[in-house]
Amino acid sequence: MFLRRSVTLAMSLKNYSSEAKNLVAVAVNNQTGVATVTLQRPPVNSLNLELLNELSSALTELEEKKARGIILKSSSDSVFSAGLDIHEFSNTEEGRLKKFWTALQDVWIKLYGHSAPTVACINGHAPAGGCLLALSCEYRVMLKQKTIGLNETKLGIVAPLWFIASMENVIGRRLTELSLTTGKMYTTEEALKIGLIDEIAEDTNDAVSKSENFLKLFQNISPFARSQTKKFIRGNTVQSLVKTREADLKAFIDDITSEKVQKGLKVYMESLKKGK
Ligand SMILES: CCCCC/C=C\C/C=C\C/C=C/C(=O)SCCNC(=O)CCNC(=O)[C@H](O)C(C)(C)COP(=O)(O)OP(=O)(O)OC[C@H]1O[C@@H](n2cnc3c(N)ncnc32)[C@H](O)[C@@H]1OP(=O)(O)O
Repeated sequence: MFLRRSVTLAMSLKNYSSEAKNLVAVAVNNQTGVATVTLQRPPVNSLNLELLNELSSALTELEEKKARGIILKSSSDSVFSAGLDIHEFSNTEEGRLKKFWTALQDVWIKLYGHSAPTVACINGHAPAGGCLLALSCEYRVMLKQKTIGLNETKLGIVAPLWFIASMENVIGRRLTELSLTTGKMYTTEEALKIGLIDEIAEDTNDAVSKSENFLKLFQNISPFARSQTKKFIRGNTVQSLVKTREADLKAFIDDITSEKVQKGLKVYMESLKKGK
């Protein structure tokens, strides 16, 4: 039985970050074992090192505690996540850049390969890294009138192979190529048409309820059989990054610290501010 009452377990009270902030909240329903993981870094949930570290720790803990399902959502009804925090890119101090990219790799490996069934409750816009988080889940419910996509080329940057694989595994190679090369952001309605999302929701409550309904499909399925099947299907994709992490990190550092990319990012950030 899925009860609406959510019980906040000890782990949800934990402050995962070294900052005195909770950027990720975890609430586990003790009737169902389903965890709701809420990103809460206003205004746009951009993914900085601290948020990624918290998310990574939360995913590890939910793996260890054998969560029966994970719903990933935003605390805002406007933006699911604006993707990677562009300020992390302009801080070209190599130590932090390395930690930042390594934390992103960790989050993706843990989320993409999580034993629990995962749903992205996309209750807001989801560009770039926000779209990556959504694509890493097994099912996507999205609010109407929002946008989603891997728009990296619009910033003058190249989406890494594992970003591309995450999309390709959902919508296929042809559409992934078109989407990434043009940096296309899809509306919710367009995203449904191409299978980038699975369902449209009216509002966040509706999205959470649809996410819970998806997880109910697994009530009578053996968790072992389910997670092993997921592992067989996703294992190669995960392993392709696990085996190349160092090279991927080097490619990121080389690319992002290049003068050309830095200039482009500056222009992009200014255009975001002017867009107001
Ligand atoms: C060759 C080998 C390959 C090697 C690999 C190399 C490189 C790849 C590296 C990385 C891949 C990159 C992934 C990313 O995720 S990059 C981030 C891309 N994100 C975006 O483009 C989103 C930009 N934001 C928006 O479109 C909008 O903000 C929004 C999300 C639609 C929300 O709109 P809204 O109107 O609600 O808010 P504002 O636009 O007013 O924004 C409020 C506030 O937030 C700031 N902000 C927005 N997005 C970001 C961000 N991603 N990072 C940091 N800050 C962000 C915005 O500037 C405003 O700030 P202000 O101070 O003006 O209030």
